[in-house]
Amino acid sequence: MEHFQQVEPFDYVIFGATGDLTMRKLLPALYNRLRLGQIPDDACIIGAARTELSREAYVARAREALERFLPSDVLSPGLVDRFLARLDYVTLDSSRESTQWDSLTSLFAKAQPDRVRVFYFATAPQLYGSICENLHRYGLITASSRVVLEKPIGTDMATATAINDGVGQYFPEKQIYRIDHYLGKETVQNVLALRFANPLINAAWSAEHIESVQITAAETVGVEGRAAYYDTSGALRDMIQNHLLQVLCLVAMEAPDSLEADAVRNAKLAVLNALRPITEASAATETVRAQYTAGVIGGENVPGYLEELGQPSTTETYAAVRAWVDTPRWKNVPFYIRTAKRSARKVSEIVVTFRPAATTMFGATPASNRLVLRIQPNEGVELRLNVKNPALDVFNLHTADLDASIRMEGGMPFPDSYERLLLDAVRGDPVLFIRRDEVEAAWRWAEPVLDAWKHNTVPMQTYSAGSYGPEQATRLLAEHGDTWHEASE
Ligand SMILES: NC(=O)C1=CN([C@@H]2O[C@H](COP(=O)(O)OP(=O)(O)OC[C@H]3O[C@@H](n4cnc5c(N)ncnc54)[C@H](OP(=O)(O)O)[C@@H]3O)[C@@H](O)[C@H]2O)C=CC1
Ligand SMILES: O=C1O[C@H](COP(=O)(O)O)[C@@H](O)[C@H](O)[C@H]1O
Repeated sequence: MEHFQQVEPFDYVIFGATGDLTMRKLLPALYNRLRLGQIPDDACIIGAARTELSREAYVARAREALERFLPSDVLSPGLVDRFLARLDYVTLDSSRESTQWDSLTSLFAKAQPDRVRVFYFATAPQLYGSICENLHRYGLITASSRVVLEKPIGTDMATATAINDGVGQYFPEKQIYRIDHYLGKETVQNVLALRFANPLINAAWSAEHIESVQITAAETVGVEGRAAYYDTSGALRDMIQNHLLQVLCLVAMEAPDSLEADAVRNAKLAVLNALRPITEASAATETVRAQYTAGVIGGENVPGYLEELGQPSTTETYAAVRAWVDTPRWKNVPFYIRTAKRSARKVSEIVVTFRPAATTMFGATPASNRLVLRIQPNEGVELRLNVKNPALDVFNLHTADLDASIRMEGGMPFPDSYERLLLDAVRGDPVLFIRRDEVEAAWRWAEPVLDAWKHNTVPMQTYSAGSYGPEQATRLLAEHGDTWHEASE
């Protein structure tokens, strides 16, 4: 229950306080943690952005955001007022030297010097270096300060290195918290519990028993209001280089010695370093990229990506990769990773297909056992087993699924992943944040794929919005006799 206890008093400075991420995710997450009693009454949350706003005007925006983005049953007027009383705002161009920094400094002046300070960068990553430089210039970095970096950490290795160097000049690695909201998902963390707390599963977790692994994150939404960002990113940078590789790491890693941050991060890094490099030549056979065209989702006509964007683009909204982890545990086991915008269904899941029993006892080969870890929605674990078909006098098999839902007590919705992560930064627990060498190892693997795509070595396919993706992605698996697992309605 330790993690549901109140955290120590803190000052949380959010750069980018008027932006979409702050309004839609960060403030609602902090409110929820105050509601659960985890945020002490003397904690301060300070928003910073260039827009000139009084404290009152910012508080009014924050109130609107809570009302818009949180379900009404968690909003109580008393709690909302208590939360808003914790808020302050400074008008600040954080990339420049100016007297505006004095306003921020004066808010800290009353605080004890060893009080936890979290600087959350919810701005464009190009600003991270200059914000750090200014934090240093104005003497705001203390021994108990932490900096939280939003994605994307670069668009390739060179830009990632520049961002990491810029921040690293002022904050030691142990004070840097690179957020990956997939690691904040309970069902992603559950991969560790399932693997290492269940000898039954752990014993079968290797190439000896596992035939293939699929990792999917598909969404029905398009690029929403983020087209300007997305079009410079694309599916591989937006989802695979970070979130889905992190999930792959949890599936493929060796058991860490403990759940200490560096033990877990070393184990993940070993997986990233063992990923077989994809070359310009192998990209053609190991990867698929595509853009959605107009289609129908949930009975509604939706435009294609290019129409939505209003200009030509070579950015992929779908990416599928066949990855290989070159360790003895995963010898010759393909890891299929895919992500899509405007897919038929919103689903994030891990599908582990086991090798079929090598028995001739039942005539036909029994079906493969299949373990589905449902990250979202309908969070849970499903295991396909062979059982005797009870409708027949002969010993024929059919399959039955063990299906365990993972639910919160009292049927409460799962906490948003930002809730846990925002307070882990206060607690000083970096286990669910990404270390610099992980980011770099992920770029080392992803960059050649992006290069091959840039050089058109892999043709851009199309898929209709509302479909499961392009035909070429089906073929990627068919070569190994596999098919994508499509979650049922
Ligand atoms: N939105 C989302 O769902 C997600 C966003 N992210 C990342 O989070 C970051 C923010 O995204 P998002 O909120 O969507 O972006 P927005 O464009 O909505 O917000 C950007 C924020 O930065 C502020 N800002 C810009 N320049 C400065 C400056 N020089 N000094 C101080 N503040 C500044 C803007 O306010 P003002 O103009 O008033 O200065 C605004 O508050 C990006 O890195 C994005 O990639 C990551 C995951 C999800
Ligand atoms: O980081 C991102 O994640 C979301 C998907 O997150 P999920 O928790 O809903 O699976 C994605 O829409 C966005 O493009 C990406 O930047």
